[in-house]
Amino acid sequence: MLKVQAEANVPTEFGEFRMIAFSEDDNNWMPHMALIAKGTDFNKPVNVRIHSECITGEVFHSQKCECGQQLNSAMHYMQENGGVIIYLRQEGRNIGIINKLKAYALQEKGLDTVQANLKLGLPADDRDFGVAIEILKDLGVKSVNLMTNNPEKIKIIENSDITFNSRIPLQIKANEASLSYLKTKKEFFGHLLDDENN
Ligand SMILES: Nc1nc2c(ncn2[C@@H]2O[C@H](COP(=O)(O)OP(=O)(O)OP(=O)(O)O)[C@@H](O)[C@H]2O)c(=O)[nH]1
Ligand SMILES: [Zn+2]
Repeated sequence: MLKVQAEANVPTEFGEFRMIAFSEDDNNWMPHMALIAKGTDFNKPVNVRIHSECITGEVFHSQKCECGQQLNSAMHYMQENGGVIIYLRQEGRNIGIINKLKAYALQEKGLDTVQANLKLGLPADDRDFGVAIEILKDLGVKSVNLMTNNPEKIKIIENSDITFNSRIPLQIKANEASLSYLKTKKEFFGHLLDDENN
């Protein structure tokens, strides 16, 4: 069972967040994180972003995906409007950074993001969003405005005892390097993305 291992207020360039580390034991170097914007009202539907780790996009500013810009937008939005970011340690849709780089190498040879995972004998998406539900419940979130384009995440909330109140779109304009990745997200995973941006 996930437990709060530690928490503290951290000022960021977007504003202050209460950062909470969740893991089963205190010996975990990569706990899931919850970031709560100051002043968030838990008695109303809470703005929530469930975000999966992407070291290439968030730390190294890769242009192959829009994860870094999505995280920045989410942090900005939560500071403006109140809300919570659940940061899940599910790098590469949970295949890990080594496999993700292997998948990128296959993408250099022309495979798309899904084909590359399958060629490596891995699922297209190996994430389990159950941990996010566990964390939201632990925080006392009863109803959410979910910031996502991924219909799978909406289903996970609808199938839990947390109320899905509304969706907040989080679309980042495509660039040359991210175009095919966004196309696959729309066509294979059914992401709710507008045409003019990809
Ligand atoms: N396996 C693999 N994972 C990738 C690739 N590109 C990005 N990722 C990972 O995809 C995860 C983000 O998932 P996305 O499918 O982009 O978006 P999402 O979280 O499902 O949906 P949104 O809520 O709309 O952002 C991160 O963990 C990234 O590391 C890739 O080419 N292959
Ligand atoms: Zn990414």
